[in-house]
Amino acid sequence: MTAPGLRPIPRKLLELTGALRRVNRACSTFQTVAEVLRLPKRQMTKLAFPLQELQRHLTPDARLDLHVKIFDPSLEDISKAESVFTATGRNRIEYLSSAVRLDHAPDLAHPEVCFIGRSNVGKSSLIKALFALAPEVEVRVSKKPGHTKKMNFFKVGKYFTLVDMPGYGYRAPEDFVDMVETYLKERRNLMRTFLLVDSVVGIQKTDSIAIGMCEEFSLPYVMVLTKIDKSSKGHLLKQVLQIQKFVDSETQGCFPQLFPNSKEQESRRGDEETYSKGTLSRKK
Ligand SMILES: Nc1nc2c(ncn2[C@@H]2O[C@H](COP(=O)(O)OP(=O)(O)OP(=O)(O)O)[C@@H](O)[C@H]2O)c(=O)[nH]1
Ligand SMILES: [Mg+2]
Repeated sequence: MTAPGLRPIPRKLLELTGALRRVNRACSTFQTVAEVLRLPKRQMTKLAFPLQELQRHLTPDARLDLHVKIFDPSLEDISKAESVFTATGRNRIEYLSSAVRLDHAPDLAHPEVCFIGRSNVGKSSLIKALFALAPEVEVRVSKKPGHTKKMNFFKVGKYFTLVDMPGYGYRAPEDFVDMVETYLKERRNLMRTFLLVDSVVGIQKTDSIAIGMCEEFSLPYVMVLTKIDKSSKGHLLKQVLQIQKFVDSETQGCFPQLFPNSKEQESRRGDEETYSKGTLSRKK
């Protein structure tokens, strides 16, 4: 596989990074692509392509057996994606509304994407990171599981709507099933579901129920591995292989590539979190 850091950086990209540098990020601690590109190559690769480092630990045979597909966007693609999430006068990124029932959800023609996962897995944190260049948008995160109680809708320019969901499992809202299962089953403009799995504990029973739901409703979905800063390399590798194997053999609608994610580079401080065995109840 080509090491992305070795590719010459196209002129357009350099112009874009110059423009990005001027973006006002007063409230943000996140790094822009422009800043990441200025880092030493090894650090840059680690941040932009976190699984690439792990790939070296896979023997060629194991790679063939498990069909491990590393997510490997070009730097130009990453920059384009960043511009989608950069708020400007022409690209408005804003909170729209919250709903506890599907019939209270905004009636929009735009394609929609939603983020689901166990309570505390890092859904709101990931969305907050995506909106780092839209400082007007407030996304609330908390170390207490069950913080997000409603479906929160955000407009991302003219492109799509993004929905932050309450978590399933421990301290899930009482009306979770009516709210989220109905949404997943009936939301017509739902184009992609991002299912977040905690890299520390891997796929749990409640995740399996959610995966079953995505399969049953024939949703195209993507698995995101969160909190990778909290796992050792060895542990992360084990989780990646296990999940990749599961996706290959047990799922139809899941995209083959796994998206590793960490909300922060500086976090090694390790929030005190407990992982619950709460179950996701399902409507019969
Ligand atoms: N170390 C680390 N902590 C994270 C990461 N992502 C989220 N967290 C922490 O995990 C906790 C829960 O994060 P949230 O984003 O609120 O989780 P959620 O999935 O939205 O939770 P609910 O709204 O309760 O369903 C917070 O303390 C975050 O700071 C990560 O990548 N690394
Ligand atoms: Mg949340």
